[in-house]
Amino acid sequence: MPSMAQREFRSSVQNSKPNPKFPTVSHFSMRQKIAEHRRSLPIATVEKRLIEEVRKNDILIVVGETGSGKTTQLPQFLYNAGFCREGKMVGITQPRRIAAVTVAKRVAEECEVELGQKVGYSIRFDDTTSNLTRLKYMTDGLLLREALLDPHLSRYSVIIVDEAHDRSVHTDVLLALLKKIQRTRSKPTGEKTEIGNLALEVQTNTRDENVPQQNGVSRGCQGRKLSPLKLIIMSASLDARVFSEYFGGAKAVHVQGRQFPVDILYTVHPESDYIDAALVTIFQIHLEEKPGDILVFLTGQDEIESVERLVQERLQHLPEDKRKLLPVPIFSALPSEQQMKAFAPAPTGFRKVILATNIAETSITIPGIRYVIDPGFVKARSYDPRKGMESLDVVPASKAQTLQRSGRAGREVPGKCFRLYPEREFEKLEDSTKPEIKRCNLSNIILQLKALGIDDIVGFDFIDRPSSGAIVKALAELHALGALTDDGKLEDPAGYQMSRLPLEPIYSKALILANQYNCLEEMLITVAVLTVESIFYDPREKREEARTAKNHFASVEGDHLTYLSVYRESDEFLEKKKVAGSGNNIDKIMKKWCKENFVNSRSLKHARDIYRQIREHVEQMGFNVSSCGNDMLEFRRCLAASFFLKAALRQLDGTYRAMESGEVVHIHPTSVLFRAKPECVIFDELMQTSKKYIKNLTRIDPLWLTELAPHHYKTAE
Ligand SMILES: Nc1ncnc2c1ncn2[C@@H]1O[C@H](COP(=O)(O)OP(=O)(O)OP(=O)(O)O)[C@@H](O)[C@H]1O
Repeated sequence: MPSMAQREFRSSVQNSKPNPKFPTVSHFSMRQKIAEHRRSLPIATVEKRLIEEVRKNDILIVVGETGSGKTTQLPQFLYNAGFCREGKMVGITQPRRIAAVTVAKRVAEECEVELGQKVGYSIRFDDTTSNLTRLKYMTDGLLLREALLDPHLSRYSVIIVDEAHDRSVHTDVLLALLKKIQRTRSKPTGEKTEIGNLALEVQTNTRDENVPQQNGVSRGCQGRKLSPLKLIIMSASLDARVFSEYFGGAKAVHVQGRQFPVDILYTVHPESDYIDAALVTIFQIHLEEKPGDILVFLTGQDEIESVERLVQERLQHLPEDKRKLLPVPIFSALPSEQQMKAFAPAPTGFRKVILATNIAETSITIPGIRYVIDPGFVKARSYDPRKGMESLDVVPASKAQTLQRSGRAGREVPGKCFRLYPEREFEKLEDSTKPEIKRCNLSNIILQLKALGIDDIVGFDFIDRPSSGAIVKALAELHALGALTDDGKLEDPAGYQMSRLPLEPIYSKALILANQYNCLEEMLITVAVLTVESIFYDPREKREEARTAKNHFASVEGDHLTYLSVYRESDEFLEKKKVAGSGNNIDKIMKKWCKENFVNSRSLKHARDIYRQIREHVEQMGFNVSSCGNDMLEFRRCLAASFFLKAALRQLDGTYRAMESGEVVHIHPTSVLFRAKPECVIFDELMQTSKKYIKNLTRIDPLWLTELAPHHYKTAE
């Protein structure tokens, strides 16, 4: 069996003391069990004090150890203290969808209510809240969208921004917006106030229960009394000082302690191959440690899928009775119901090994996890606005991230975290992750700020200001896409429509144009496939077979049309099977079809999900989903009209020049146009890996650019 040498680990000091009060509860009823559990959480001892602090301070920063009970308990304390009277809500934001969903489920269980009653969640394309909901868990991006419809977030009495240390771009923008809203809501009534350029009058009328609702959100707040808004910023590993300063010296409180200890172990020597080290550690735990599931942090889908295969392979080398180890992947490109499999108990006698990206890093509790394996890496996005180029690099995780990771253990029983590097390396890690706002394309977020009425983006009170280069680039892009007027205001109607669609502006633009070109059906499929990770499955050991299978779908016009034919063929196949009465077995049959055709079944399933969801959105906007049939010329012209900012021309030496940035780029080997090398293409992605690559291409006629985007490509006089 390859590379199964044992790793030598060294334990660091235990990072906290066990809580001896936690009783053995097997004989208790579920209800008593939960009540007892809640009482045993460290935060339970400071409930009164926390509520007093919230009453005294409009902004409170709460720092507490992972597992101390912040996310699940504080909202319940606030409810019990009367913060949800008169129909008000406590909103809790999370940077990740999965946390919003699973924590809401848990809190509903603790409150003994059905999800969607007192406790609910709302995430993009999935809203379980109702008029009864008082504790609402949601993503930070969703609350930003809610502010478009209700600029004062008037239904909330308290908003808790959880996991603020994560510094997602949405968290940062939300904090700035909440600061502004809070100021507005604390003004004396009757005074004219402004959020961005949306002037609103604060009135003294009593709450109007009949305010029209849209997607469960009240529209505007005229005619309603505005009560002050309380803000709570929360995290385990937050740099409280930064947030306190940003909020003018806001008070910070610390919640001490956690329920169970987590023993941190480091390797004695550095590892040259962290994947191999992770595999060895998985088997070391499986064969030597007490029962309990394992959570491994990897950097992306490819890595997860290859470890999944390697675990399966290596299991075959073990005696029959030692093979009860079940790998379960979890990453953001998985459809939600597949992500939820990680939370289901392992079959009897089996040990689960969850292979996760950093989506499992914060906030969540995965029942059964006793061991965490942390190789110490993460895939981080960076963006060069000058070149319009993104790169995804595997970099060391920050200390804050590694603390979060180890905090996924020790939540139900004492745990162990195996860090796959020596302790001295930990000291060298950055304290926290660089805020995403400083390393991403800002066009989406700026479009949203504009839609919120905030026109002065440069003067906006960001906690960490993005570079002016990145702001200028995003404004120029939005202007070129027709979302902004010459003086930087939201264009009517394109800008408003684009801000309503939960997609990157360029995809929204493509859907709006496709509506005019009568190829909305084709564009919906294309955008859905572009949104997921690669639709093709390309295992290293079967490269030739995979290539032959791909050729079957390949279009000489490029990747977008190739994706269309994969999607459509799979659809036809599905329909045929349904007609033939294979309804119950459909998942299995589809998986087989995908395997034979080297299509990634997970990605395809996810694309279908996204297709359905975006289709609902465009239909709500009044678009008619029509198809251009076989007229692929019209579809390609529509692609050119939408992606004109991402066009590249072939040069004499066979390389390409990206027309917007002037960068020399190469067609990615996974593109169906890799060998054909057409004269001119539009692309979806410009990525720096070993070279500067363009991915997802369609062949276009260069003359279309001046014809279809004359404002951008002026013809020489
Ligand atoms: N879905 C769940 N199933 C079982 N136990 C859970 C679940 N969610 C939470 N718990 C229990 O409640 C405890 C507190 O969880 P909570 O998420 O409130 O902590 P936290 O302080 O917010 O942690 P973090 O900083 O990691 O988000 C967990 O340690 C665990 O024991």
